[in-house]
Amino acid sequence: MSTAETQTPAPAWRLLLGYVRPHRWALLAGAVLSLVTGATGLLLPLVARELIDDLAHDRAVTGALAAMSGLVIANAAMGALGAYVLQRTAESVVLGARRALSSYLLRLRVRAVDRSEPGDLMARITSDTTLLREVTTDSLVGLGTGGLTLVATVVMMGLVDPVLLGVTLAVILAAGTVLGLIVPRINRASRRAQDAVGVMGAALERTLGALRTVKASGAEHREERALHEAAEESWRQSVRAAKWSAAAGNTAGLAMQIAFITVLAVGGARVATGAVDVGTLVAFLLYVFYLMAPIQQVVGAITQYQTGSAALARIQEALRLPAEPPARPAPLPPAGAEPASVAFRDVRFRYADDLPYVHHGVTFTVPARGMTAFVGPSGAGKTTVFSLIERFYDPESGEITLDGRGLGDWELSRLRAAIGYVEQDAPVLSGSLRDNLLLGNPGADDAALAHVLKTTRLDGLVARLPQGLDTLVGHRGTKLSGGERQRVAIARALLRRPRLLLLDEATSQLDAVNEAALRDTVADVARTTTVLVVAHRLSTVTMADRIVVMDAGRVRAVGTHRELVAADPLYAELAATQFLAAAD
Ligand SMILES: Nc1ncnc2c1ncn2[C@@H]1O[C@H](COP(=O)(O)OP(=O)(O)OP(=O)(O)O)[C@@H](O)[C@H]1O
Repeated sequence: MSTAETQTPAPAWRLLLGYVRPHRWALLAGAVLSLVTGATGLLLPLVARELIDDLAHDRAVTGALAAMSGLVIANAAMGALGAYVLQRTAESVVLGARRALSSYLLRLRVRAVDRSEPGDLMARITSDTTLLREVTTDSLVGLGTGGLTLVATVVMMGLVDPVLLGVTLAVILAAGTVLGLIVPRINRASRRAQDAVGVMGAALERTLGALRTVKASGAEHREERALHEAAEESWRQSVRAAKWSAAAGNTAGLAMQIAFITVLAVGGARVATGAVDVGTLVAFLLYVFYLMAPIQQVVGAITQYQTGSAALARIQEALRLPAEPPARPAPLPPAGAEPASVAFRDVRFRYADDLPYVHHGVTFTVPARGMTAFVGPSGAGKTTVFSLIERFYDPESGEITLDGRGLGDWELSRLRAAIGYVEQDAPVLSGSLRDNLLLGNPGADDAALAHVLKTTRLDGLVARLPQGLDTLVGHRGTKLSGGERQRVAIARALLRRPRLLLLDEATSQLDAVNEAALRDTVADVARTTTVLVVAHRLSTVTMADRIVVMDAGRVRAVGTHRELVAADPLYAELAATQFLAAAD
């Protein structure tokens, strides 16, 4: 994924506003509460002036004291409520972003996932979205309330003494210039820190995804180094961002102290000349003191936004990856639905513009019903045929039809609802055996489940397991054997009552009994469904109704086993040397 140095802040803002819009009223309520809290605070200096005045003129101070106490209590109560409402809203913004992003990532085109690191995409959902919390409260609200309080305080200061206000503003302006130099550095460092978190996610995913291989290869130290390097890079960049944020915060703090001292000096002189009285100077100094909070808030908002916009840019990058259109899940075919026919016409395809063609004009026709085996040397493009039928990818030219209709004319979810797909490595997801079987058809009834378990010979396994179908299979089904995983994957596909079954046969051997059973099952299914098999076993090809021989991205022959052994030298060689024949 490209780095986002090219991102401009404006669209990041727009994205943030999109997430914030549904919560605008809550956010406004929180902001108003914060503002009122600030406003009650602003009244305090005036009451203080009254108090000093009352004391100076020997008047009773109970009224002023009561007013002060009331203001302080109201201030604290509203402050707490405002903080709660804002935090809650910020969490809702994070929730909205996580929902939107996770829905989007599930719709990503396979092509986009091929080019991304899943661990990095995960970091965008988990880590980057978290940063939106601070952006919402500290940046959006901070800028709004801090800015308004700042303006209100400045107005009050102007009313109290315009000359001292001029002095204060000059100091603030100088500090603002310095801040302008610091802020972009925070953004750059934050972006790199978040990227490093993404790199770490990717490295973790890679290592944990193949932990057995890593251990068996004695590669723990090398993997550890990669993880540590990513963690350290994130640390380095976060520390750099922290350094610049601290510098920004301290610049603002320093400016306020300079303003305080300058106002004290100029104000003292003005008191000495009689231009203002002591009460006015005290009130003004209190306002300078009060100015500190909104200024810190505004500076905090700006620096925080730098981190947030780096995260937003990363979220935005993920949202720009090509995705499939949103679609409602389509109903599965009814029981007894007609099997589907499939045809490829002169299909040319490559996985990316900079990669060689995998299909150089593939043409074949598969009628409805029956079993068609695809055979050919490794890398011939057999599995790619299945990926194209599932529309994981679209061909560059040529046409693929299902039931005579171009795949592009099918609603994607309807197309996939018609197909059962068993991948070669038969993925099993963590969860229970039942979850795995029902993944493609959660509504399947117990009778259908029992039937499929029997035909895939999983019933014996289920009976042996202490918790039966509710046994947890472990991450990626590690608690199952390779053969069991294959049978689970086939059972899962069959439960969908597919009109077209795509079976990418595993290259590993099943034991003879299970292989014979599966062969019978597939033969049985092929009587009512169209079955396409990427075949690696002699037993599969000999029972196929037709065999499509592929070589280097082209179909070189079509026929039955008997015909092809006689007519096609490549097939004859494959049959003699490559097919797994032990169980035949
Ligand atoms: N996602 C992908 N991105 C880029 N190239 C790919 C991708 N998947 C497959 N390829 C390439 O496409 C070519 C055909 O792959 P395919 O999986 O269709 O072959 P196959 O005939 O099924 O091989 P095998 O019998 O070994 O499974 C291979 O050269 C492979 O490297």
